[in-house]
Amino acid sequence: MSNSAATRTELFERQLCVLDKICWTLTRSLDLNPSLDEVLKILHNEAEMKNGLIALKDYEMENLYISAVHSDSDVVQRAKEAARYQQGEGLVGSILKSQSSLVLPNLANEQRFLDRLELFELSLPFIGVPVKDQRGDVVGVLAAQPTSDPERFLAEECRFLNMIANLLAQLLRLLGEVEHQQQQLTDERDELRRRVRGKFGFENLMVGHTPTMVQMFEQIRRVSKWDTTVLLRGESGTGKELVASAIHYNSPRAHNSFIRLNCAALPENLLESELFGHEKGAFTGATRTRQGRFEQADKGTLFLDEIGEISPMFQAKLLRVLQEGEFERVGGNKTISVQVRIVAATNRNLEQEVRDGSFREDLYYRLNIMPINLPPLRERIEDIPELVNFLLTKIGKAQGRPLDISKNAVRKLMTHSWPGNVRELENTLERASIMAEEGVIEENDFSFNSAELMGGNFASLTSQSAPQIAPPPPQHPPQERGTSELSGSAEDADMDERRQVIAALEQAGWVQAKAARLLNMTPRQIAYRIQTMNIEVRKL
Ligand SMILES: Nc1ncnc2c1ncn2[C@@H]1O[C@H](COP(=O)(O)OP(=O)(O)OP(=O)(O)O)[C@@H](O)[C@H]1O
Repeated sequence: MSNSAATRTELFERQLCVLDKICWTLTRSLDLNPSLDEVLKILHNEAEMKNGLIALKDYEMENLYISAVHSDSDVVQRAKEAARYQQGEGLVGSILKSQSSLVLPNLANEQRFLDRLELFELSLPFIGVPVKDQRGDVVGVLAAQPTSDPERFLAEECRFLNMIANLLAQLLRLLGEVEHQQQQLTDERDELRRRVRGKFGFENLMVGHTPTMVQMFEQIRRVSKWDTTVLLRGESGTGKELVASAIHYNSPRAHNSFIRLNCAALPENLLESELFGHEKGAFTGATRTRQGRFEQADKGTLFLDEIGEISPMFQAKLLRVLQEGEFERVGGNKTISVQVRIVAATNRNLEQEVRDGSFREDLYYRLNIMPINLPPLRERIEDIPELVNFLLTKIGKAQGRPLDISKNAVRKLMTHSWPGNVRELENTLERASIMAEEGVIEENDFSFNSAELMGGNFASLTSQSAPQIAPPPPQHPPQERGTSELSGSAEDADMDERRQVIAALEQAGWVQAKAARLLNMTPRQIAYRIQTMNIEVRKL
């Protein structure tokens, strides 16, 4: 470099090239950290700017954290993780405070220099510039040490770093906008989902136009808005779980969890750890701490199905959570607080159970704040055609083909008494659709269980077979084959009974206690039959 003018021109040329390269780098990617690393690397390799540093503002903490440094030293990389600069602290903090550039010919006598990063060299000049947003607020600091013929062109180098700082500010603004737009899109999506659920939720989920159903939909709509405890009452398969989910997804809690638990499906000790969770080592097999359903449902909705099945001791535990919103995990002593909306369901006559003393009165009042009755299907036979269409579309979707049904077939369905309600209708249609190879269900495609045809009452089965221990099958005289097919042998009767037990289990979702009730049996009786009839229990 022969004279200062030529050198200045050379410097500007080099700076232009570097700016071009940095522009290209910053427009290529919206990935912040690699882009910042790349900028410092270009400064080091092509602009003779050593020991580059970029600090960005932490809006929560109101200070600066180091986002990128260019150094081969491990010490610097480690220190970078921890280093933060408050306003006025060190050189970087001073730039944040003064909101202006800082140019120091050397660092040796600089009082503000803390050397916390062990990055900067005392013998070199230091240039630090603020990165400002469109309002002029400092959102970061860019600093580096020029190495070539430094003293002469510090002002030019500072102006150059300011240009780069402006490019960084552009990148940060763009990233902020992208993030903001993404957040807006997510909010809009959630809001649309809420509105769609609110407006079309029931129509998409449930059908029914009889006055009782219309009234029930109105109740759901109104109760959804509040945190009130709801008690759903209705026979098995009437849609209690569906209503519970409709309440949740139409409520302000819709974006939080909807958790369900069938209280009849578990023995008491498991029920307790399932609901309240347990600490590691609370019992054999508790190899790790586990959250219970109450914790999972925090700020959401907990659907307690078959609430009438819980023992008086467990009723007391549940009452405490419902009253105080607090509980302890099994094996733990830390009190956990939750905000859970409860929707409970039962098909029992809870009033009678309160009178009998098997259900706590105080718990009954806690649960029965807003009762909703789900009518059995036999009381709204007019809904069957609409339900059939709805359910066939659902089944057809699962089978990947369109399904249809003849008018006579629908008429036949309307003459049935549906003890298992909509679930039984759904199962019947699913079975029939398999028989209907062409996809059009005819009346002969239905196979009702014999118990259902006997007036739709499983209890009629048990009037012959209620004893605690099943009697040996009646001894029939040997029969001609043709006659036995017509009148039914002992074996046929056994098969019938087996089918009825399986059908009841199926309708009860394989919850034995529930199936026992459908059959008017005790849980012991059904357990005995399952065992002697070799019924493979499919699921809980
Ligand atoms: N009104 C309805 N419209 C459409 N489908 C329905 C309706 N009611 C119930 N269903 C369907 O019937 C089946 C049984 O419903 P659900 O499981 O909600 O009944 P439930 O009363 O909770 O039964 P349980 O007491 O045995 O647990 C589900 O597949 C559900 O989608």
